[in-house]
Parts: sequence; C-alpha cells; structure tokens
Amino acid sequence: MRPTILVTGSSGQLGFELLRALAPLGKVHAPVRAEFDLARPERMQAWLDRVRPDIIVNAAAYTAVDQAESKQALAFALNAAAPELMARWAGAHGALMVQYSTDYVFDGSKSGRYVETDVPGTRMIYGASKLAGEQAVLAHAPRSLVLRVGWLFSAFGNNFLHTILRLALERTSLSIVADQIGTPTSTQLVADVTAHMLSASLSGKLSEPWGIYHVSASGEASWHEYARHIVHELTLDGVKLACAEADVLAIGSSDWPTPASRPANSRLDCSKLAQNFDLNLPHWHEGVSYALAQLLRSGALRNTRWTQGARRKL
Ligand SMILES: NC(=O)C1=CN([C@@H]2O[C@H](COP(=O)(O)OP(=O)(O)OC[C@H]3O[C@@H](n4cnc5c(N)ncnc54)[C@H](OP(=O)(O)O)[C@@H]3O)[C@@H](O)[C@H]2O)C=CC1
Ligand SMILES: Cc1cn([C@H]2C[C@H](O)[C@@H](COP(=O)(O)OP(=O)(O)O[C@H]3O[C@@H](C)C(=O)[C@@H](O)[C@H]3O)O2)c(=O)[nH]c1=O
Ligand SMILES: [Mg+2]
Repeated sequence: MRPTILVTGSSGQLGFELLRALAPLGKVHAPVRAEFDLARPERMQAWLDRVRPDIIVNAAAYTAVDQAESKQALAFALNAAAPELMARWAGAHGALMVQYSTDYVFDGSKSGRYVETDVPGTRMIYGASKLAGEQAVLAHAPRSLVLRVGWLFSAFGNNFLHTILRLALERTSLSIVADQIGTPTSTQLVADVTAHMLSASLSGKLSEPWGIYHVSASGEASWHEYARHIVHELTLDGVKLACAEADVLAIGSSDWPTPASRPANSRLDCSKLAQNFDLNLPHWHEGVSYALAQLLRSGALRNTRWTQGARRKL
C-alpha cells in the first residue's frame, strides 16, 4: 500500500518543493493553514486522527527571525509545541516524522563546520524555539529524521536571493554583512534529499537511520559573497540592474543592527549524511544557477522591463 504522507507548510518555499519530491513515495496530503493550523492543537489532533498519516513531514514553521524576538510565545507555539504534538502522535501510531531545523541553533563561535554532535547554543528566540522543536521530536517520535538546514532559497518564496534581486533592481549600491558565513542551499535540493532519505529508511536496508542530520549544499559564503554572486550572475544573464557587482559593498554585522543576533559561522558538516545515505551534495552555485534560470524563464517575469532580452543557459 502507498503510504499516506502529511506535508505541512506547503505554501512555503520548502513545502512547495516537497509536494513534487515526495509524490513518488505515497499519497501526499497538504492541508492549508485553515485545516491544519500549528497554533490550534485541537485542530491538528483531529486532522491526524481522521487522516492517520504514515509519514509526517513538517515544513511549516514561524520563520521570521527578527520578529520572533518580540513574538516569543508564538515562535515557541509553532516551532516547538506544534512539532511536539505531531511527534507524540507519530510515536503513538508508529508513523515516521521528518522535522526541519536550522543552522541558527548554533551560536557561531566554532571555527570549523558544525557536526551533529556539537552542542547547540543560540542567542536568538527563533533558534531557541527550533532547538526546542527538534528536541521534542527526537524525544517523542522514535522513527524521526531531524534535518538541520540553513540559508534556504528557491525561485519562489521569500528569501535572501529575492531580497537581493529586488534591491539590486532599485538601488545603485548595496551594503551587505560580510562577517556571517554559511551555505546557501536550495529548497529543491533539501526536498530531493528528504525523499531519498525517506525511501532509503523505508527500504529497511539501513539499520538505524533516525536522528539529526546536517543537510546543506557544499561550499560556503558570507552574505556579502552570496549577494555579489547573485548580482554577478544576473548581470551575465543580461538583467538590467541598478547595482553593479562592484557596488555590492561589504559591511560588518555591527553596521547592520538587527533584533536577532545571527551566528558568525553556521556552516554545517554533512559527513554523516554522506556516510549513512551515500549522498554528496552539489555546490551552492549550482542551486543558485537553477533558481535564476527558473526565475528568468517563468511566465510571471517574462514581460517585466528588466528581463527583456535576459536569458540564462545552465
Ligand atoms: N528559510 C530558511 O532559510 C530556513 C528555514 N529552515 C526551516 O525550514 C522549514 C521550511 O522553511 P521555509 O519553507 O523557508 O519557510 P516559509 O516561511 O517559506 O514557509 C513557512 C510555512 O509555514 C506555514 N505556517 C506558518 N504559520 C503557520 C501556522 N500557524 N499553521 C500552519 N502553517 C503555518 C506557512 O503558511 P502560510 O503561507 O499560511 O503562512 C508556510 O507554508 C522551517 O522549519 C524552517 O524553520 C531552516 C533553516 C533555514
Ligand atoms: C537585506 C539585507 C540584509 N543584510 C543582512 C542581514 C542578515 O545578517 C543577513 C541575512 O538576512 P535575511 O533576513 O535575509 O536572512 P535570515 O532571516 O537571517 O535567514 C535565516 O532564515 C532562517 C529562517 C534560517 O533558519 C536561517 O538558516 C537563515 O536562512 O543579511 C544586509 O547586510 N544588508 C541588506 O541589505
Ligand atoms: Mg529573514
């Protein structure tokens, strides 16, 4: 029998890709927020009891990093209490669960890449709420995968790539922090890796696949290098930007004060993923190229002033 799969957050950038990537694995249910609201436990419980999914893939979350600082209760309700409820249900009914967490569970003080056994320590509410969520899932759903990802982007949705595209069209220079490093990772890649991990786990060939995994593209960048790369690629594509690559300026975090204190280093080591699942992930440049190609080819942008004549070859 094909498993029944619940995907939450399907209107978000990762959930959207999961709809595509998980379709070959089973019957995907993607309730909208009104049907499955993370802030309404009784609704979630009723939905789970009615549909009885075999696999829960939770891509819904409170993701507004700075706003979370003043919305602590909401961030914890969505990022910790709601995954706990799903995990308890999964544990009680023998379901599998996939929970997404973040590189922001770390404080950034390590000089190298973070491994799964490094002790998290975060200085922000979003990170603390996601950490509580991953701990609750691991505690209550014995068959769960907690995938820590970071710096997600896609051709669709809210993310840094879109912010830079918009700003570079409007402004003649950009000031971007250069002292926070991580790895931009496409939601397509994370969705495809999720599908691979789930099908390998379901095959029964892996003795103990469950637990925390770091999942990121290879390579690394500061936000400044990432922004420059986006502007460079768009310029090569013939997009008429107001901002030239040389005018993407490096600044320090202290020059860009934000409510949440972001880690200086949130690079993730993915050796455990490579070892247990035989996956070696591509460089983040490849994901950016693909997302820009999708953007430039999308009908929604075809008639805008700045894409006229712009073209991308992969
Ligand atoms: N974005 C990033 O860079 C990173 C994200 N992650 C994690 O990856 C996962 C996916 O993130 P991403 O796709 O970027 O997130 P998005 O912000 O793009 O999407 C969030 C999703 O959660 C849904 N949601 C929000 N509140 C509720 C609620 N009360 N009830 C039901 N659904 C709700 C949203 O629905 P609606 O459309 O109704 O608002 C939307 O579908 C999250 O767990 C996030 O913490 C980890 C590291 C990096
Ligand atoms: C727009 C802008 C941002 N910045 C800085 C602020 C910040 O340090 C950095 C990135 O800002 P953003 O708000 O786009 O990204 P941010 O919200 O920090 O992204 C995070 O989202 C959550 C959900 C995660 O889990 C993380 O992995 C990470 O992807 O860029 C500038 O320096 N100049 C600018 O013009
Ligand atoms: Mg943000």
